[in-house]
Amino acid sequence: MRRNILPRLQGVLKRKFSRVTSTVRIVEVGPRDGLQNERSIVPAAVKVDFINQLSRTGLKCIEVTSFVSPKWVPQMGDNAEVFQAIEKVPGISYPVLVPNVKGLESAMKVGVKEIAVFTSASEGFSQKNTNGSIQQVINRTKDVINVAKDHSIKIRGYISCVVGCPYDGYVKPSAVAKLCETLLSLGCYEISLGDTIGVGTTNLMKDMLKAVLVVAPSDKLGIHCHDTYGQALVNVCTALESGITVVDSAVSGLGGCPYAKGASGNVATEDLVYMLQGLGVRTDVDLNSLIEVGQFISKTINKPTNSKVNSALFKNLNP
Ligand SMILES: CC(C)(COP(=O)([O-])OP(=O)([O-])OC[C@H]1O[C@@H](n2cnc3c(N)ncnc32)[C@H](O)[C@@H]1OP(=O)([O-])[O-])[C@@H](O)C(=O)NCCC(=O)NCCSC(=O)C[C@@](C)(O)CC(=O)[O-]
Repeated sequence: MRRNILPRLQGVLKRKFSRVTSTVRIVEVGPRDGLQNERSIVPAAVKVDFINQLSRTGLKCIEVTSFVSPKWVPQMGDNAEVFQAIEKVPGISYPVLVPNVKGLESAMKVGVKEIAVFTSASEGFSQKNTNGSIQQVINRTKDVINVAKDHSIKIRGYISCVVGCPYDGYVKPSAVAKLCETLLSLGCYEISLGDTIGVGTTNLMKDMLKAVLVVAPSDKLGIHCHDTYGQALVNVCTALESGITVVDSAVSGLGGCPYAKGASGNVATEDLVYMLQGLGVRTDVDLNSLIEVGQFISKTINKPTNSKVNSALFKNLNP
């Protein structure tokens, strides 16, 4: 007679991850990080439909676009149109990525209430992604933060390349910690630690987090893992075990940075939610609705989903 092993397995997982939080806040980055690297321009109406569908899944934070230079990232050139057209559901935040005061001013014109500023722990990526050294980008970011604070706009911070850089290689944990301290002191309410090229392993993550947690409490941190080497979920677990309770992800595993060649998408939101459910962690996100949105965007941009959970569940539901 076959015994149902799931309850026992969940018990083992709970004991193993006993230090893991009981709730996780997911920051969905599919519409921004997920689409920014798409070669063919996705029509604004599709982006709006995509974001509105995501708003109905239970997600509480959806990064919707970026107000960067359209010369650098043409895909996000419709930022104002998209932001204005989406339904703003009460209780959901809709942050946008902003590189400079010019971007912030454009974002404010359309009523943006939350922004994300972005920096890199490695010089090579800083130059390629934002055309400036780490220090120049910090100076630029300071100006953005000062204006944002004057207008009561919430500010999240990103640090890219927290374990490895496509141009400089290994990144020292001390460099990440130093930048994290700076961004928090400038006024970011939370720092998202980005494994931009998905090279992180458990030990690299642990070393980096150990250094960062000396300068920042875990409730000021989020984790942002790309899945290039298939390590994203493991790295998320490592972060959860360190006390982090905020995880960035993209439905369908969309994404990549135009200035990090070869890097694959983010950890898929469907896979993340499924894993968290297995750990008994609350997300308030409805997995079935996510599967539908993942199918919608994959079909629309004509790419197979990168979410294993989406592939498996969709096949089960539609044999
Ligand atoms: C930072 C800059 C602007 C410097 O770019 P620059 O070329 O040094 O800037 P500039 O001030 O010399 O301006 C050049 C032109 O761009 C215009 N411009 C300048 N700024 C803006 C703006 N905000 N909105 C609209 N237009 C703008 C500006 O007006 C000018 O136009 P022109 O006079 O030639 O006609 C540029 O390098 C840039 O936009 N970079 C963004 C690149 C990007 O978006 N990368 C992907 C996002 S980061 C990421 O994905 C990583 C993350 C966050 O997900 C975490 C992780 O995974 O690690």
